[in-house]
Amino acid sequence: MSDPQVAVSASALVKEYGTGESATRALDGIDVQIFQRQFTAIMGPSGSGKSTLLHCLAALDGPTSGEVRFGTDDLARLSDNKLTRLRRERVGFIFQGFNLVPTLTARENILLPLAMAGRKPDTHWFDQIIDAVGLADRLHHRPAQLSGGQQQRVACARALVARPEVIFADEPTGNLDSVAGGQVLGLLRQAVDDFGQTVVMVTHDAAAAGHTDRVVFLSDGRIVGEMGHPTAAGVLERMKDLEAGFGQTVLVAAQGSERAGI
Ligand SMILES: Nc1ncnc2c1ncn2[C@@H]1O[C@H](COP(=O)(O)OP(=O)(O)OP(=O)(O)O)[C@@H](O)[C@H]1O
Repeated sequence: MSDPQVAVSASALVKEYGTGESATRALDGIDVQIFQRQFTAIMGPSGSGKSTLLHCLAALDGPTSGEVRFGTDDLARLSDNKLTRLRRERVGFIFQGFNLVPTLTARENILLPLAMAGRKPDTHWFDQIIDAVGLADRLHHRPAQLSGGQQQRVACARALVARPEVIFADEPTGNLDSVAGGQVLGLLRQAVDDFGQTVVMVTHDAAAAGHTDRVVFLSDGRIVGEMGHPTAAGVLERMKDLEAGFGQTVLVAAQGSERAGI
């Protein structure tokens, strides 16, 4: 099988908020590659920089220094207009709080990215998505008439409709019970396996990370390890170490394994 292609990557990525004494270095030299057609999780203790990394990779926020490449495009070299187009056409985003427009129906919310880009929906693709999210009988409801799980499935459909190169999800199951959360994770898994999408998800939940292909661990704004074919139990174990402040130990161990060719 050919090597996986890189969908988006960061090198020497630094993000600081504020200046002087009050400056916070949220990302402290991140090198990471996100591969096409994979479901990648970003995990780490609270404040470790997960959301900041996701926002920088998704071109929602600019770095203080370092480089982000989206496909072959260096984000720093894109004009504001091109960046806006990239966000609109090549990125899908799913937020913890759903972020649907309350006055629009589910169908109108799902089609909004296409409407904003002045594009017509591909009816076959739209039907496939609606089938996958299981909302055919809810399309004319407004968000307030839908459960949290249904609202998040509308948000997933909205992220999928323009067939973006990468879908970024920030704690997509954070406001959902385990059944509704499981449905959303199943949907994201299906987006990768059946629709060939690339999904990157920030999560606190080891069980959620168990649905992914790869977990990247952050601590204090740095990458301190990663895990392929993660299991919930394996992720939980690693997270316990990170939350106990053993991030650097994990990093050294990971580098040791790399050197040993493991
Ligand atoms: N807009 C901002 N202004 C100032 N500091 C910020 C801002 N956004 C994030 N930070 C700081 O940057 C660091 C990383 O924040 P970030 O939200 O990326 O972490 P996180 O791992 O996603 O956290 P959580 O799991 O709690 O959501 C934290 O110390 C945070 O306080």
